[in-house]
Amino acid sequence: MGTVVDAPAVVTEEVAENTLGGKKVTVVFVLGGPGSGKGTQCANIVEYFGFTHLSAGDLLRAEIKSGSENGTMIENMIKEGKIVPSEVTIKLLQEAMIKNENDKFLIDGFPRNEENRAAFENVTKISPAFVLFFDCSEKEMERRLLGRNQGRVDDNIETIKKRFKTFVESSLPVIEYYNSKDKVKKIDAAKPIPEVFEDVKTIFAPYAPKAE
Ligand SMILES: Nc1ncnc2c1ncn2[C@@H]1O[C@H](COP(=O)(O)OP(=O)(O)OP(=O)(O)O)[C@@H](O)[C@H]1O
Ligand SMILES: Nc1ccn([C@@H]2O[C@H](COP(=O)(O)O)[C@@H](O)[C@H]2O)c(=O)n1
Ligand SMILES: [Mg+2]
Repeated sequence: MGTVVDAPAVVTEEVAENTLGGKKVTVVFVLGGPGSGKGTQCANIVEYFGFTHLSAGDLLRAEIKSGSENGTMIENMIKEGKIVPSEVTIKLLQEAMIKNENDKFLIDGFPRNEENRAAFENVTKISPAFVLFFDCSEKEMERRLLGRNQGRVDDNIETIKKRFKTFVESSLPVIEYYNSKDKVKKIDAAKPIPEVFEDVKTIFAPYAPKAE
């Protein structure tokens, strides 16, 4: 298993400003149950607000495809709806952020559990500007996942049930943690896609690109 990329040396003031490799960055965590619409809305936020979208799940799937030494382990965890050890996922996220010139990142599907949350904070010293939480019923999320048709190994009813259990047991407590810090912005994700994006737009208005 690889090691997490060394975080750049930082001083206290820089930590407060969320720096990464000398660059000041804004990070928004995008959380919600499987199929709540995180990826769909992130694509809209990228287009309208100029963020870079980093999906932890997509990075893990790319790692499998790359033939990495961790590939088999990651694939097994995804098929079982389990959460991959933080060091693997954080290394992928950190590398992606460092090599990208943007300074505004949507981190989708991370942190997925308390270990993810604490390890990211410890390694990167970055705290999110806020957490966007897509709230949706399991019935609706199951309907969407079974209709997604993207060939994902985890979009079958057996794995979907396991992913829901992991979400309730491991991911909801992370959302509660950030809620206790007043960092959660909750969206009703059961509405149609354009209506959800209207609510998202209101939240991201302060991040709109400045007119030249
Ligand atoms: N508001 C919505 N109403 C109806 N269908 C939606 C809505 N948002 C997304 N979908 C559809 O639901 C499916 C899942 O959406 P998406 O991939 O964005 O979810 P996700 O939260 O990223 O899921 P996962 O955690 O599994 O990656 C897609 O087929 C998408 O087109
Ligand atoms: N922080 C994370 C994020 C994802 N995973 C694994 O990937 C699966 C798919 O994630 P999506 O966000 O694309 O739905 C997820 O069920 C986990 O198995 C992870 O381990 N850690
Ligand atoms: Mg997704």
